[in-house]
Amino acid sequence: MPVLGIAKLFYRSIQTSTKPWRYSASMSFFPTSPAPLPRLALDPDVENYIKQTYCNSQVVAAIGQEEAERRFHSTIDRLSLPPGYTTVRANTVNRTRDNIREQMQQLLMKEYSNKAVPCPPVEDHPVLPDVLLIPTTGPHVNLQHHTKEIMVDVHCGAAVLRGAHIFAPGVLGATADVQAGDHVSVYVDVEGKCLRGYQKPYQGSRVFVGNGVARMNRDDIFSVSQEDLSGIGVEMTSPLYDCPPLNDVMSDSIFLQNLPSTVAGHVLNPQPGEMVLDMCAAPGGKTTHLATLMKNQGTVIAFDKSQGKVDKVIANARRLGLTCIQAYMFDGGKAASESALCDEAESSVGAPPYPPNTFHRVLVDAPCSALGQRPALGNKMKLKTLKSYPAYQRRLFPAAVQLLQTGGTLVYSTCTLTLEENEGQVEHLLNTFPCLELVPQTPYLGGPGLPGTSLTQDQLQMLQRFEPWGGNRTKNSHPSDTDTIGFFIAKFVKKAR
Ligand SMILES: C[S@@+](CC[C@H](N)C(=O)[O-])C[C@H]1O[C@@H](n2cnc3c(N)ncnc32)[C@H](O)[C@@H]1O
Repeated sequence: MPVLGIAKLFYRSIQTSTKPWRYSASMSFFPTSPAPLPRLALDPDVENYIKQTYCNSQVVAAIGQEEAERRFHSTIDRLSLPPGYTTVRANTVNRTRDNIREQMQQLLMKEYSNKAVPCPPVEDHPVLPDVLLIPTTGPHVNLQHHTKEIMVDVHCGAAVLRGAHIFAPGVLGATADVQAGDHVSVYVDVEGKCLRGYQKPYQGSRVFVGNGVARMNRDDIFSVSQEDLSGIGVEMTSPLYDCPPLNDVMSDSIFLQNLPSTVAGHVLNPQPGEMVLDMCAAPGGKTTHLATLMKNQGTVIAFDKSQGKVDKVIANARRLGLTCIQAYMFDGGKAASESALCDEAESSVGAPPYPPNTFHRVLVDAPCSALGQRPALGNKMKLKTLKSYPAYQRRLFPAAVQLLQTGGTLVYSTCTLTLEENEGQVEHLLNTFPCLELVPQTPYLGGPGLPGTSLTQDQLQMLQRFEPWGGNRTKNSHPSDTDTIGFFIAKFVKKAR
């Protein structure tokens, strides 16, 4: 029997042993148990600010106060939970998605042969031609709690909820007697108060994220500085939510990427041979997607603001074999210069800055307050920081518009929820740059923009919002499209003036 056939058999057994999952007609499953993870604790002023987005007077006039508040609370409630699917972007330059899916399914079958939970199926996304989907299962609420404990921070905890093992530098604390080979329970220090090396069971605010087996002795973890540590500290064997550990797996063929981010690449729709600018690129998820869509032909220029971040883009381009990417440490806001010269051969520009009208397409995947990211177990952002993002984002726009050729495409995206960083920036772009025209997007898997600015209903319909509360659900939606991180996409074309 072909491997995929075996996977389907496993899958059928999942459907009939229904406990933690529910079967949906689109061959997918979601957790049904109440979430054992607490609601994300935000600074009250920040939470109130987000509430103003979901419950502003125009929204309330359209859907009523009660429904607006339901959507707001449902959004915040879902932020601590992982998305319903792990989405994997296939590097289709030299291989087909079918081929990559089959190899991945085989690897997962091997990985899950010793696990208590069944092997999940790897499915094709029905619309996105290069995306593979693996359903998240859980929460597995009946896990035993071991007496030996490991503490990790909120970032490591979020990675565990998305399928990662725990690397030794991520271990914050471990009970005194933890030895390699011990079964341990893993907790997240939600308030960031646990000091490195803590050895009693931690009594502060903490959240259980699953069980694992220690792969290092406690003393070996804490006797060296964090910078000198490497390797897996805890292998997660029974996580609260089960997502396959795919880091370092098939690394030349796949990129783990949230589904709305893959949509942003398709909306920009770069073509082989074009000149494309990715203004805010690290770690290179979208840069590498754009290069893949261009079949590695043409040029993708990628900026980020520190060399360490640029190195990540370069490393990701290298592992995926994408040679058409040039990455530079450069402030995107300063990338346009009337006096800059372009190389004669259009496809081989050098370092920035660049003259106006250099690029066929520009992506501004802006630095943002990232409030749509999930799972999020802690967030210490203050209102002042949240309010600083729109002005910072606007600094990038003049260069983005100048560098775009007439007839070229600009995509603006964020992974956050607020009106000011999303619809508000679209309003600003249209008011400030009369050459920009807002246009409809393909593919369209999200929902419309939120009322609350001067944008018209028609304009809101051209925006694409992915809402953690599932606001974009239609009768044709695949479940992977409606249980995502929060994300926003706007697409513009530069008209001749
Ligand atoms: C949302 S992240 C980009 C994610 C990336 N596009 C991806 O898909 O992997 C925003 C990035 O913008 C970078 N950034 C912030 N200010 C910048 C600037 N002035 N110029 C270029 N990049 C900047 C940040 O360092 C951060 O890496």
